[in-house]
Amino acid sequence: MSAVKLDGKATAAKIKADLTARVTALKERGVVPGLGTVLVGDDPGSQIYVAGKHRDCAEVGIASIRVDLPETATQADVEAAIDELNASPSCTGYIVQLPLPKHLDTMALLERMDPAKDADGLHPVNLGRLVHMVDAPLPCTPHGIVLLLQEYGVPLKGADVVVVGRGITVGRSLGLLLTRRTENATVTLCHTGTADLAAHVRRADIVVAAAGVPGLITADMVKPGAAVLDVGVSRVDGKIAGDVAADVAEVAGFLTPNPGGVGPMTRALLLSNVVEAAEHALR
Ligand SMILES: Nc1nc(=O)c2c([nH]1)NC[C@@H]1CN(c3ccc(C(=O)N[C@@H](CCC(=O)O)C(=O)O)cc3)C=[N+]21
Repeated sequence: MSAVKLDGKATAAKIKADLTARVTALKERGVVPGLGTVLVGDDPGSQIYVAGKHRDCAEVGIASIRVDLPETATQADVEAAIDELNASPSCTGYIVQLPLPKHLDTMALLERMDPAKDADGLHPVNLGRLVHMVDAPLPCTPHGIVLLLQEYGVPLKGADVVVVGRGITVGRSLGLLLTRRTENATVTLCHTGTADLAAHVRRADIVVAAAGVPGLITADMVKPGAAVLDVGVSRVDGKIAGDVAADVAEVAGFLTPNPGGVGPMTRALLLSNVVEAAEHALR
């Protein structure tokens, strides 16, 4: 058996087509959505992601503002960049590319952002709103994962979901999303302290691998027919190495390619947050 491909690239293209129409409608009302990015340092992976985000913006008609700072940037330098984007009328939403160099205080910088312009949904106020289940921009990767599963008719209600990895951008936030009444999944959040990872994964109807450990999830750990989503973006010899081993395709019922799965969905949902923030500002 071979798994059905959860085609993130194709699903993201549909989302972007819808966003293009909404951007046109906004422009007719005199609003041009604009995404800002703050990138500190020259990590090659981060450079690629940020460049991709600007390309996506151009594709759907969103203006973009790119702020690149050197690896040696001080806390005050990044604060100044954030203050400028907070004040800029042409920036309707922005992100601070993570991880930041170790000498910077990430939490203090995230807290300095205007929550209304937080396109990643990672500002503590917005994460707090997510915990409270009130309207907030949703973290892009978790939101993209939920939409991708819905697109392929993978049932969430009553499903046993195992999320591997407790990072704030993916694992921890995804657990919050999937346990909302509207999704109603049962979530087990596994991490490096989990005693028997294989035993948990084996019971799962849906497995989300977001640990950043290449090949962590192997075929023998996956229940036949399960949906498996690979969030891993490690690089080995310059090539993307996901968290899911290749042989999982033989047992899974649904599987994201990587690249072409979760990555393009993350980018599409970032654009969606920018458009939504611009629409919100009009109301
Ligand atoms: N504040 C912040 N927000 C983020 O959303 C964020 C971040 N920091 N730091 C890094 C991670 C990683 N990330 C990816 C986004 C798209 C692809 C993506 O589209 N990848 C392509 C392949 C691109 C390639 O070849 O490298 C794909 O999967 O098809 C991958 C990874 C967002 N992140």
